[in-house]
Amino acid sequence: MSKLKEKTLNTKSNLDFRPTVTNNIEKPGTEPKRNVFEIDDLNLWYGSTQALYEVNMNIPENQVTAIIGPSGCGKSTYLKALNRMVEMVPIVKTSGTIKYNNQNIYKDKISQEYLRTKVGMVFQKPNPFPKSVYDNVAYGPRVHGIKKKAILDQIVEKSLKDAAIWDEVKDRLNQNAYGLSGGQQQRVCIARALAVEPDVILMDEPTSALDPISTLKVEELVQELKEKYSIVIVTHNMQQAARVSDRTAFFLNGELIEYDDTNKLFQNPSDKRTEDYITGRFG
Ligand SMILES: Nc1ncnc2c1ncn2[C@@H]1O[C@H](COP(=O)(O)OP(=O)(O)OP(=O)(O)O)[C@@H](O)[C@H]1O
Repeated sequence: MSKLKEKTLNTKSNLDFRPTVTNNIEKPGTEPKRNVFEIDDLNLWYGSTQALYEVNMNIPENQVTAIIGPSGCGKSTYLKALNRMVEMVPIVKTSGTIKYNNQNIYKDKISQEYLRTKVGMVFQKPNPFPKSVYDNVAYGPRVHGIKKKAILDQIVEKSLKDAAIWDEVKDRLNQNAYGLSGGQQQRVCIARALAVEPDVILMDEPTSALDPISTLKVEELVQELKEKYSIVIVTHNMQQAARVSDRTAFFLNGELIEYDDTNKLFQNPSDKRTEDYITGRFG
C-alpha cells in the first residue's frame, strides 16, 4: 500500500479532512487540455431542499469525464445543470458560476436553445421520436432551418456513421426507429444529438437499459467520440467509469468529494469516503 493511501486510511485527522478536489492533473509530457466547462461554487436547490453544495470542477475538452456516486447524490442534477435543462423544474434555484467556453451560462447572452444545441444530451432510456430513423436524425437540423434534401442526406449519413450505427440502418432509414433494438435506438439518439454539431455530449446512464453487447458498442463509441467531442457521463457502474473515462468525479450527498485522473481515483483515492464507495462499503 502506498504511503498516501496508508495515511489516508489510518489517520484520524485524514478521515475528518475536507474533501480534496484536484483538477486537471496531466500526465508528464501531455499537453494540458483546455476546459470546456468551468464550474465555481455551484449550489442548487429544489425549493428549500439543497441538492448540490459548492461544486468546483473543470471539465476538460476532448476527454471523457465520469460522474459516479450513490443514488440521490446529485449526479443527474449536476449533469442537467450544465445545459440548464434542470431549470425545466420550476422550483430550481442556483447560485455560483458555470462557464461554457469562458461564457457564463447564466449571465452572458447565451440562449438556452444555443446552449442545448452545443451541449447535447443522451438519456438513460433510448428516447427516439416515433418517426423514421432518417427523420429522427434530421429533426434538429430541420428545426435549425436546413431544408435541402441533399444537405440533410449528408448530415444524416455523417451523424449515423459517427454514432457507429450507419451500417446497421442504412437500408432501413425510412423505417420507424421504434423497430430497432434498444442498443440501436440509443445509437440513433446519439446520432440525433450529433446532427446539430454539439461540442459536448452529456450522457445520463446511457447504457443502463442495454444488454452487455449493446453496452460494449456504446462504450466503444464513447471512446471514438472523444476525438471530436467532450463527454460527461453519469454512470452507476464503476467498471464502466474505469473503462471509458479519463477523469472521474465522485459525488456524495450533493458534494463533490473527489475529482481526479480516473486511474488515480480508483487506485489511490485521497478521501476515505471515495475509498469506501469504490470498494463497495456503501452505496
Ligand atoms: N424534480 C425534483 N424535485 C425535487 N427534488 C428533486 C428533483 N429531482 C431530484 N431531486 C432531488 O435531488 C437530489 C439529487 O437527485 P439526482 O436525481 O440528481 O440524484 P442522482 O445521483 O442522479 O440519483 P440516481 O443515481 O438515483 O439517478 C435527490 O435528493 C432528489 O430527491
